[in-house]
Amino acid sequence: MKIYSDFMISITKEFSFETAHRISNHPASCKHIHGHSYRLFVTVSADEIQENDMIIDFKELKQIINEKVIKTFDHALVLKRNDENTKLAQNIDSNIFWMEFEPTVERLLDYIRKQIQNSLAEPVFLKKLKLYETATSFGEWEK
Ligand SMILES: Nc1nc2c(c(=O)[nH]1)N=C([C@H](O)[C@H](O)COP(=O)(O)OP(=O)(O)OP(=O)(O)O)CN2
Ligand SMILES: [Zn+2]
Repeated sequence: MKIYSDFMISITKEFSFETAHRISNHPASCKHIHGHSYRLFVTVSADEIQENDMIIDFKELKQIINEKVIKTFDHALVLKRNDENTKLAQNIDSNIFWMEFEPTVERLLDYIRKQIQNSLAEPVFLKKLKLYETATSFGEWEK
């Protein structure tokens, strides 16, 4: 049921995944393969509340994020597809997720944004993502 034209409600759910990566050619230690306990905050919004008095069930949101994001990244090694990493990967027995870009928090956010945006149906839309790479380093995307 639509209430007001300027009405907007947002809800946020937190997720986590354990992922290894390396930033090729990074001038410091980030060029070495290392891992992060990523924390992802997903905020969705809508201008309507549904018959069930929710904009989207947290359980449905969880299903989407698990399927579209967590399954891909959890316990994976994320690498940019380049010659150096292709050679490196020959000697690694791991679940490797290849990207066209370095797996920085900025690029991961952009990938995650696309994955989620394609999975939400109107009137619900992705409003904000906040991705912590470490306890003190995070990136944000917002519509
Ligand atoms: N703009 C970005 N800069 C860096 C990224 C990134 O994704 N975007 N990533 C890294 C590394 O992955 C690194 O693991 C995280 O960097 P940093 O916050 O420097 O991690 P530290 O644990 O070394 O930081 P402390 O301040 O000592 O806790 C690098 N840069
Ligand atoms: Zn890192």
